[in-house]
Amino acid sequence: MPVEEFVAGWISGALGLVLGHPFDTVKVRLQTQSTYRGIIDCMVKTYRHESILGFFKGMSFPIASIAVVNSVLFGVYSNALLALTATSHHERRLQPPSYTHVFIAGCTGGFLQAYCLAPFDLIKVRLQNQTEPRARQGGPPPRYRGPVHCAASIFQEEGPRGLFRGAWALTLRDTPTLGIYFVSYEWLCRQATPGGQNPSSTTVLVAGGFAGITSWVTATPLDVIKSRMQMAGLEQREYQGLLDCMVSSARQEGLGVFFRGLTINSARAFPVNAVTFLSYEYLLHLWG
Ligand SMILES: CN(C)C(=N)NCCC[C@H](N)C(=O)O
Repeated sequence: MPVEEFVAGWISGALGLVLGHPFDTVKVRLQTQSTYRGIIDCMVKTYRHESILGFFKGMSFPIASIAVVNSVLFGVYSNALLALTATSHHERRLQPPSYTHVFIAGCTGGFLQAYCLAPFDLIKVRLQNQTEPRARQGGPPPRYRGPVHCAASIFQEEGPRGLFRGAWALTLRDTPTLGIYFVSYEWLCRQATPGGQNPSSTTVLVAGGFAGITSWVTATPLDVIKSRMQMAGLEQREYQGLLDCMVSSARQEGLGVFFRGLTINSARAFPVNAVTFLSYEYLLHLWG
């Protein structure tokens, strides 16, 4: 099994993550808290209340963990394509796989990464939702002191299953949308590249950026539900399950609730995925 795709996926995921984390914090807060009037209001309040550090809450943990998840995604995707088409990453420019194969391999990668991602994403979302400034003296301490404390508290309070809160919504979010992600990337690269040649860096950047936007636009409704289920029982009510969360959110806040965070998700998706794909392709080319 070729392993370089896993390593390239890890490094490219880490680079994309640092770039996108401030956007991600604003998105998570908009989706789960109703105190903000919009993106700018959330950014201003976060900055005033918590300084620039507020935007980077919960980032150290994803660097080590979500980058590993990106490695699972790209590694499984590439190895699934190898199993389906018997072509390695380097052979795929001369013998391009069908879009059906790309979609199936993307869904397989998305499905497997969702289960690795679930506990890490839960901890990230819980930490991002803590609005207490770090250095405040005398105020109430935040519920979680850091990622390890957060994981340990969830484990103690809810058992191992608690760490998989929202995992079902995450799997439903990621399985089809990662198929869409890789199909969009491949399609855009092929449109802009003469047959048999490698796409230029500009093509990879633009195709990666748009693949990120397309997949996140389709992922946003389940992203909202996932974030709410991960926060349920803390600041908001418990839900009976995924369907209950969808129905009660729509009843209380209208259908627009499913598009909360769409603008910030798309603004974040372009640079993050442009950098992720560019570094991934570059590393595989370097090691090829
Ligand atoms: C729509 N979804 C779930 C995705 N496109 N996932 C792939 C993640 C890529 C990058 N780390 C990011 O966070 O955008």
